[in-house]
Amino acid sequence: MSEITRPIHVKSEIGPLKKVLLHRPGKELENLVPDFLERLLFDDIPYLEDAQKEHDAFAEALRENGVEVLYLEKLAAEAIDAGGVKEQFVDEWLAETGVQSQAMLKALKDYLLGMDDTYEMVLKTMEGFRKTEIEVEGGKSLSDLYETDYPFIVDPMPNLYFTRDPFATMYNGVTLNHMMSDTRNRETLYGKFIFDHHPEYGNGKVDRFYDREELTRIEGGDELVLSKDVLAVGISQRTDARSIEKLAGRLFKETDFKHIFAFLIGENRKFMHLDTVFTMVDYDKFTIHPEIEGGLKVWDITPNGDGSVNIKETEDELENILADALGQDSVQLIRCGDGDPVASAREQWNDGSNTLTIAPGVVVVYDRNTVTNRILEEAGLKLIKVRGSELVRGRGGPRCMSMPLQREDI
Ligand SMILES: NC(=O)NCCC[C@H](N)C(=O)O
Repeated sequence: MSEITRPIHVKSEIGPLKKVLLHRPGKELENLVPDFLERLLFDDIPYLEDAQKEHDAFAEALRENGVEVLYLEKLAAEAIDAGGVKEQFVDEWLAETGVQSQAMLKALKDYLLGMDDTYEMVLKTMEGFRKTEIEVEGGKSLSDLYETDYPFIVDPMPNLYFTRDPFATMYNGVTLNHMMSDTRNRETLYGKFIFDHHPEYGNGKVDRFYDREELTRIEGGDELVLSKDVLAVGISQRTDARSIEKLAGRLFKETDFKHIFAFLIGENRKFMHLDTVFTMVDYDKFTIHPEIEGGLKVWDITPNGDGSVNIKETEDELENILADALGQDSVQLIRCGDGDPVASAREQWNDGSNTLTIAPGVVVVYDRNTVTNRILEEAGLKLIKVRGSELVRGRGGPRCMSMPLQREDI
């Protein structure tokens, strides 16, 4: 087994997970209000105290299974301090808030730079600012004057606990993503500062295959490292086919990937990312939501050797495509909800197909998806069941809530 020598080392979806990045849900969840849930990509309002308990239990389950857990908010603060870039961070964060009034921008800047503890300052940038928190003479912009019901000066970032999406790890690097929505695009600033300035993860120690400045969108929930040879990427509500083509060219130059499969899953909130309908749980086993199977198109992108890529639509059954690409005799697709239309729709909505594999055949799932969990166990998988009653209200499961930093090779 090769030794892990780089801060990011991810060559599969299932290799024993050594280190993972989470974000503990914070006060940003207390800034969700019913009238603006859609803008912030939520369907309901979680109870923060219980969401934190559930999240702590998720982190503890990972630790009990030998995984080192790091937190995004802590790495971001460490990076800002190590780089001596607090003011730069605040300026860049302000530039993406949408605030127009110079007086308000100054008040926000003074407020944040007045916080001595960088970690607390980072948490505050995640939480957002209510209109009741800061009032300044001449601080209203045109939008404040007509959007009088809008309660925030700066929106919260409630989706941060889905660390899977703003960047994605593969080989010894990351794609620092350009997200579909304004609300989630702001999250990628933390990754930028970590990968620019953190003593362990910054200053060129981590390869960069995609950048937040790119003009086409891609999100980590669509990026699945099926093996050291094969990456799967969803063409989805969140990821544009053009991003996959750009990424493919770079990855073929800088890594040993041999195939990039582009899965067309369509633009639909309930199937927002490939990992909400398809995850890998063992060398030869996958979860899948049956609703995407009919008419699923998959393109196989391969390197040409001269820097260009070949793109070919696959014609075989998904099982055969995956078995061939992964060097398996066959693979098993385990259907969310056991294929029952009611159970599969309900359990997919509650992230029954969104599993986090921490070793081949060892999988973290939400306890609530009882039908899917039963068939996963019948297929011989060992399940680590965590509670997700509050966490699921943001529409994400164990894979969405985790970003692997290091996995052992398999
Ligand atoms: N990979 C994932 O599917 N992540 C879940 C993201 C949920 C979040 N509310 C969103 O809509 O982006």
